[in-house]
Amino acid sequence: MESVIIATKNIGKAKEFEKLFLPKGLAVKTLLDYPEIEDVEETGTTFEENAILKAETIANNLGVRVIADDSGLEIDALEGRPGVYSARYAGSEKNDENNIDKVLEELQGVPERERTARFCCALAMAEPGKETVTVFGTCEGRILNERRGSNGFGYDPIFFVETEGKAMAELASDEKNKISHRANAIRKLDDLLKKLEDSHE
Ligand SMILES: O=c1[nH]c(=O)c2ncn([C@@H]3O[C@H](COP(=O)(O)OP(=O)(O)OP(=O)(O)O)[C@@H](O)[C@H]3O)c2[nH]1
Ligand SMILES: [Mg+2]
Repeated sequence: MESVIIATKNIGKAKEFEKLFLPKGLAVKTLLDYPEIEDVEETGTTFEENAILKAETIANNLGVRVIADDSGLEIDALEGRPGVYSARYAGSEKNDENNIDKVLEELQGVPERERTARFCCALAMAEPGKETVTVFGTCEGRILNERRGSNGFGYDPIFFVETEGKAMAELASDEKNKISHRANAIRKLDDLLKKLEDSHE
């Protein structure tokens, strides 16, 4: 099977990408398969900047085409935080449970209608000698008062998806993979690659 390299060390993302790319006949490799590769410092101020940084650094390092994902949670009542700092919101050790606790604490007393939020996902595809392409996907929801469900990763237990009537962590992986920010970004990447192919024909 043909394979694609995703420049991530996040096991939650890795599992989702595996399932999302399998129907396309693509096996997924991640940086978990290349433990010798060091973390890329995420110095960008936007999801796109960080996705490009990760994709280009790893593509140049490995000499092949690579896709990187920079994603996170934007909470309106917190002026968009945790945003690009989602993974390390409660500290550099990247602890999902502590990150959730910090968000719940900051939102204490904020009424339901003001707890709107969205997951964002920027994907960058880079290949040495070629122009990098980026796409962006979102998923709208609101932040619950307490955790619900045990699927997914990150902030999924406190992210309520109105259209599904469930917390993201209550959705089965194939349900999340239909509506998530990551799924939406991949659909856009498919469309973009198709357009680029057509324009070269
Ligand atoms: O509940 C969630 N469901 C999701 O679907 C999701 N996608 C992203 N996130 C959060 O945003 C951070 C990404 O930060 P991030 O893009 O820098 O990734 P990361 O540092 O974890 O791994 P890497 O890909 O950089 O190696 C993650 O750690 C999570 O906290 C999510 N939370
Ligand atoms: Mg990261």
